[in-house]
Amino acid sequence: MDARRGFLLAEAAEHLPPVVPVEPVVRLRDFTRRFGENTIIHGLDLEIAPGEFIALLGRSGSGKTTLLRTLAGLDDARGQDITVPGSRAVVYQDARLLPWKKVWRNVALGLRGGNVRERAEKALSEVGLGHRLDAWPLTLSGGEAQRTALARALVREPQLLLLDEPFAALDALTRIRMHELVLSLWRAHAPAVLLVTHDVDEAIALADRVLVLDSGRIVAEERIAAPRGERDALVPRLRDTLLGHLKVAPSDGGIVRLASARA
Ligand SMILES: Nc1ncnc2c1ncn2[C@@H]1O[C@H](COP(=O)(O)OP(=O)(O)OP(=O)(O)O)[C@@H](O)[C@H]1O
Repeated sequence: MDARRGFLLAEAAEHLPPVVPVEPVVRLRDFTRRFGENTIIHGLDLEIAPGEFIALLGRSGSGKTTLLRTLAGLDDARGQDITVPGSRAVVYQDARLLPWKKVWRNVALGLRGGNVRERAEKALSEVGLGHRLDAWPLTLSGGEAQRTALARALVREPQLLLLDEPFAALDALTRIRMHELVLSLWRAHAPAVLLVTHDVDEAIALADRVLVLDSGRIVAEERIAAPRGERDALVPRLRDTLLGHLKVAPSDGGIVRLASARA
C-alpha cells in the first residue's frame, strides 16, 4: 500500500466511531433438552443482541415452543449454560385474559409500584385500546384481545419479548395490522424479540434475523438488512431459500404458510 493511501485510511479510521462490543441479552451455549429418551434440542448455541428482532421458523415438533419456554423460564433448565435478562414477557396465540377482571386490570396484573391504573391506561392507549379500559375481556374481538395481551407484556418494559405465534388465529387483515403495531411498539420500547411463527412471509416482513429450527438444530440463518418497508423485492428469493431449509416446496405464489403446507 502506498504511503498516501495508508495515511488516508488511518485518517478515516480515526473518524469512525469506536466499535463497542455489545453484550448479548440472551445467550445459550450447547443447550440440550431431553424428554425421557428423546432429545428435543441438540447442543444449540444462540445469542440475541439487545433490541434484535429474531423470527424462529420450524415445522411442527421441531422444538420451537420448548426453546421459547426455556427462555421464558417456564422449563427446567438446571445445569444449562443460559443467560436471559431478568425482565421477560410472553404473548401466546390465545390472549389468556382473566375474564373476571376488566381489561385494564388484566394489563395491570402483578404490576408493582404506584400509578398502576395510569400505566395500564398508557399501555392500552399505545395499542389503540384507550377506550376499552373498563371493558370485560369477553366483549373484545380476537384482535383486541391480542392487543391487550401485547399491552400487558409491554407495560413491564421487558428486555426480552417472547411471541409464540401471536397472530396465527387472526384473520389476514387483522394480522397485517398487528404486524404494523408490533413493529411500532418494538421501535418505541426496543426489547429484543423472539417471534415463533409458521408463516415464512411474516418472518421475512418483521425480523432482523430468521432462524430455521429442524429437529432441535438451527439449520439455517438469514440476516435481513433491508429496511422493513423495502423488502418486497427480497421476498421471493428469501421465501424459496427458507422453504428449502424447511423442506417445503414453494407454492406458485402468494403466502406460503407452513401450517397449511404441512397439513
Ligand atoms: N413435556 C413434554 N414431555 C414430553 N415430550 C415433550 C414435552 N414437551 C414437548 N415435547 C416434545 O418435544 C417435541 C418438540 O415440541 P415443541 O412443542 O417444542 O415443538 P414445536 O416446534 O413448538 O411444535 P408446534 O409448531 O407444533 O407447536 C415434540 O415432539 C413434543 O412432543
